Formats: sequence, C-alpha cells, structure tokens
Amino acid sequence: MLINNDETKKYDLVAVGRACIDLNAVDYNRPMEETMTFAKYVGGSPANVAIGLAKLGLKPAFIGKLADDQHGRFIKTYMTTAGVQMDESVVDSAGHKTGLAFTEIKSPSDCSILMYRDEVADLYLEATEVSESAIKASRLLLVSGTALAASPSREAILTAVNYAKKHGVPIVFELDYRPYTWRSAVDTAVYYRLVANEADIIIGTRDEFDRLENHDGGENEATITDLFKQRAQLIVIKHGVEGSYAYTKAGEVFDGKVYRTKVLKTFGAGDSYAAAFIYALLEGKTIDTALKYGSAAAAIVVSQHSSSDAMPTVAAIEALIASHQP
Ligand SMILES: Nc1ncnc2c1ncn2[C@@H]1O[C@H](COP(=O)(O)OP(=O)(O)O)[C@@H](O)[C@H]1O
Ligand SMILES: O=C(O)C[C@@H](O)[C@H](O)C(=O)COP(=O)(O)O
Repeated sequence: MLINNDETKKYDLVAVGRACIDLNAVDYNRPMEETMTFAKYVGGSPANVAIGLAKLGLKPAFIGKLADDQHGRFIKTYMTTAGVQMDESVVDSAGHKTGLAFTEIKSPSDCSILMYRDEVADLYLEATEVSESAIKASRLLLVSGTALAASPSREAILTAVNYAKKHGVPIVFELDYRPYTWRSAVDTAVYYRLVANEADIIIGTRDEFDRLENHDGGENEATITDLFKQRAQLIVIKHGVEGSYAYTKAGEVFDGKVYRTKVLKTFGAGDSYAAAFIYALLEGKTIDTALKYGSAAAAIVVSQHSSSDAMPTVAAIEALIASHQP
C-alpha cells in the first residue's frame, strides 16, 4: 500500500532537512542590485512543505537542526504556531548559522535566488539526532535532496530512510536540487540515486531528474523506466509552467495541467505543489485529483509574495479548482 491509513499514527508526515530564512524582495520587478527592502519568511523546501501540510489541516512534524540565533528561534516559533510539531528538531551548539535565501523578482517570470549557505546549521544534523520513534509514528517520511549534499546531514537522511524502511513508512523523496550546496555533479548523482532507489514516491522537476541522471536533456520515459526497476511506485516530473506528469509503476500516466493566474514570482511553486499533492494522497484522493490540488496550490502561491506564509487552505484550493478549467 502506497499510503498508510493507520489513524493511530501521531503524525501524517515527518519532514527531514532544512528550515531557513527567505528574504523576499519587497521592491520587486527590478534587479536585486536595486532592491533595498526584503521581507522575512520561513523558507527551505522541507520546512515549506511541512508548513503547507499544517495549513491544509494535517499533522506534520519537522526534524532538522536550527541555529542557536534569532533566525533559528524565529523559525521554531513560526513553524510551531503554524501547526508543525517541532519537538523533534534540535538546536545547534557549535555556532553554525541559519541558511538565508535572498530572492530576486525581476519580473513575474524572471526570478532568481541568492543563497547564503556556508556552514549552515541544517547541514550539521547528525544521524544520532534523527528520532526513530517519530518516523515510526508517521504515515509518511519526506526527505529533501539538498540535505544529502554534505555530511553529517547526508548520514542523517540515510538514517531516516533506514528507519522508515524498518517500520514500513513510505518515503517521499523531493529532489529539491540547490546547486550552491553541492561539491560536484557526480556527488549529486550518486546520493540522489542512493535515495531514489529506496523511495516510494519521487517528486522533482525535469532538470532535477537530469541531475540524478547526471546529464542534460533527459526524457521522462527513460527516467521512469529506470527508476521503476527499484522501489518507486509513483514518480512526479514537473515541467514548470508547462505542467507536470505523474507516473505509476503499474503503467498509468496522469497529466497535471496548470492553473493560469496573475503571477508575482516563480518560486514557491514546487513546495506548495508538493504539500498539496501529498495532502491529497494522504486524504485518499486519486492521483488525478492530487495533481489538481498540487497545481492549484502552486498557482495560489506564485500569485503571492512568500512561499511559506502563502500556503493555501483546502477551501482556497478547492475554490480555485471549482472556478477554473486548468
Ligand atoms: N507561472 C505559473 N503559473 C501557475 N502555475 C505554475 C507556474 N509555474 C509553476 N506552476 C505550477 O507549479 C508546479 C511546479 O512548478 P515547477 O516550476 O516545475 O517546480 P519548482 O518550483 O520546484 O521548480 C507546476 O507543475 C505548475 O503546476
Ligand atoms: O528552498 C529554499 O531554501 C528556498 C525556498 O524557501 C524558497 O521559498 C524557494 O525557492 C521555493 O521555491 P520552490 O522550489 O519553487 O518551491
């Protein structure tokens, strides 16, 4: 069974990886050189997904290492208030800092991210700091590809994957490729492959699957043929504004259409899409419906200023689906 329906589980999902800070340009539609004001939000892909699930009414928990600084404390308070269980997260005691992502919004379709990720606390999560009991108590485990970029976080992720397998908890691998963190393309491909072979559900953009395969211009058919030889049951490949596809091991293909909207910025699409897609699966909806939820959530978030704070409610997603033909 892909999704565990055990209602006695304490958590719907445990996300492991980074919780950071996004500083989003307030003076947008201009290059960052001309941006003087930034607004602060919680960021980091797995944190964003956990916040998205909480906003959708589920019970997520987050395992990660937070800096012992003002940003780390802001993140913990924000996520707790949003409904993410943070008791399994740990605080860094060695002076490592919170990762920062400055976002540039040059136009609604031309955005970029300038990341400050040297010696960041999240990459210092130790394997011994990953709670086996929390993972055992969850319906799903979500691991982020960026957390595989360096040790000891790499071993922490592999430990989380091992606990999930030991306790029969399905694993979602969000490829979440952030180039700044990786040492080499070969490293990325090696560690992506290791976790992709153990994951039940894999979600990524076409470009991210190319990083897993360590070449450019890959084709979805070849990718899924290769990955379905391993454990994966469901693979989602996103193509930005062109939409997305979900493939099952049984050979089904589902086409995820895009909801056109007034776009403010491009980032935040992937994390909101993942949160709403996973929510729909956890609620027992069909893959077709899960794709609609993912696309609708992404359309809502790209029309707003933040990634985490803008995560939609179920009512907002369902209203968009009801009112639009994709
Ligand atoms: N400009 C947009 N307008 C509306 N929906 C979008 C837009 N860009 C992306 N999306 C939705 O978000 C999903 C994920 O976007 P994508 O850019 O592929 O992921 P990521 O943000 O991880 O790079 C797409 O499949 C699509 O449904
Ligand atoms: O993941 C990060 O560290 C940065 C995010 O917090 C930021 O909001 C973002 O880039 C999200 O982009 P997405 O992958 O398009 O959801």
